[in-house]
Amino acid sequence: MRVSIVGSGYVGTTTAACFADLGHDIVNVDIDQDIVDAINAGQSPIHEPGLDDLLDEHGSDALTATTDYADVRETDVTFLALPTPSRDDGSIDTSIIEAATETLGATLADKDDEHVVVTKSTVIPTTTTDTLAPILEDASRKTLGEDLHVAMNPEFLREGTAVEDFQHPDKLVFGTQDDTALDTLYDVFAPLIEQTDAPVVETDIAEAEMIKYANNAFLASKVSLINDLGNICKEFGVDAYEVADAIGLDDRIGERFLRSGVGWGGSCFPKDVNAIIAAAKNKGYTPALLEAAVAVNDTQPQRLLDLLNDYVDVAGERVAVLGLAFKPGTDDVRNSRAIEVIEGLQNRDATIVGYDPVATENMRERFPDIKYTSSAAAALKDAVGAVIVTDWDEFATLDEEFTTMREPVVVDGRRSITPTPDITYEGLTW
Ligand SMILES: NC(=O)c1ccc[n+]([C@@H]2O[C@H](COP(=O)([O-])OP(=O)(O)OC[C@H]3O[C@@H](n4cnc5c(N)ncnc54)[C@H](O)[C@@H]3O)[C@@H](O)[C@H]2O)c1
Ligand SMILES: O=c1ccn([C@@H]2O[C@H](COP(=O)(O)OP(=O)(O)O[C@H]3O[C@H](CO)[C@@H](O)[C@H](O)[C@H]3O)[C@@H](O)[C@H]2O)c(=O)[nH]1
Repeated sequence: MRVSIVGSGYVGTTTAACFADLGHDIVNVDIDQDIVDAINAGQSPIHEPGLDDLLDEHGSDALTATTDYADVRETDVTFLALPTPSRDDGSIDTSIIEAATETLGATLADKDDEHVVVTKSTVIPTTTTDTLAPILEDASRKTLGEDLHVAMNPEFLREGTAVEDFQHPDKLVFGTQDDTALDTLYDVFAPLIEQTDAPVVETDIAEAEMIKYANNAFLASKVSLINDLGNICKEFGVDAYEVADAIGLDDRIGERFLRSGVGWGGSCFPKDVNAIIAAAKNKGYTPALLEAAVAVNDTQPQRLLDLLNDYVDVAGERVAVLGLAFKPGTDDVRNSRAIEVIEGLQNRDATIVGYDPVATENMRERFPDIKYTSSAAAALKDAVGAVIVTDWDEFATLDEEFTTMREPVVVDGRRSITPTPDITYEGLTW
């Protein structure tokens, strides 16, 4: 099929490369010329395992990128993979997706055939039908349900494992309001459904939009619950990881997303939990449990720094921050817990030395004035304390490096390292 994807960030590029790999002809539209050039050169604009190989194979062949929306007219269906960021009050800002939708609609005005537009961005229930569809109808001068069709297909990929998640989905959700859109989604995903037997959830558009928020709100709350319990464990000298391993054996709980520590970050959980809270409040309902999940998450970085403070006064002293990305496997620092940790250390006048295998340049944009090193060993040397914020595998192999610290105090926010007798070690929840 001929498929276009508007927006070529984490979701758009991964989806484009994976669709091309399924045998479709893909046009990726983005306003950023550097991203477009990278894709056409067969290179990934983001750090995402497996994506370079797919782009190397399909870039500028089955997959082309462009800044020109006109190429969309040559395709049958367009997926919108545009940002839906938070406003200050937590609600989503739909201005970017609305503007792109208007440009798309105006472009489709010059297309004779019918067209299907699918929202892949995370949007509050009814956004597709009540906000985006009218914009498309006006700008394209097409008629919804006749020569214009809308759908919602939420994305569940995780950064760091995005390609793997796309290729082995737990489920596909098709939110539609007419058969043309539903049939089109089946046509696009047919090769994947055949390969994986992934269950397809057919539903209305608003349900599809809500499923995405419910999924993320549930997972974020699960992590906050294990963090809340983990904080209690710490008070009693109990190992929260042993407790989690045991409760995870109960099928009703499940073993995944029970890693307690410094909390959840990233471009999705914080944004989406706050957005659905704001949307619920706007309707007159206050979701107490979700508010508590955010509150617990907000306290974890502070608890990490308080533990460090129990051993060393960091004012004027060198402190190593190991891990800057919001999770391993990605260079994304959006809402990384490392941001709160660095700000907390700055408030305590520490001299901060950050290290991350791939996210340094992105964090340097946020904190240009702290020091960065090209290895964990270099960050640890002469430090009076170290905090572990991201669970990169390479931190598990650190050993002798800790002995080069001036005071070998290590506070682990991710259960990343095995303590040795040479260091003073504190786990956040164990
Ligand atoms: N990142 C994830 O892991 C993930 C997973 C599932 C869902 N989502 C959702 O998917 C959506 C996109 O997220 P993302 O992380 O890929 O965003 P992103 O910021 O990485 O990428 C968005 C892209 O859109 C481009 N863009 C902005 N305005 C444009 C316009 N008018 N026309 C064309 N391109 C334009 C930007 O240049 C950028 O490359 C969001 O709603 C997000 O919540 C993200
Ligand atoms: O047991 C756990 C699991 C995760 N995390 C943290 O939670 C955050 C999010 O992790 P993860 O969910 O693996 O990464 P994301 O890429 O943010 O993926 C989430 O957000 C995406 C965007 O909506 C969804 O598509 C995914 O399904 C959803 O898992 C990270 O800071 C993790 O360190 C924990 O602290 N403990």
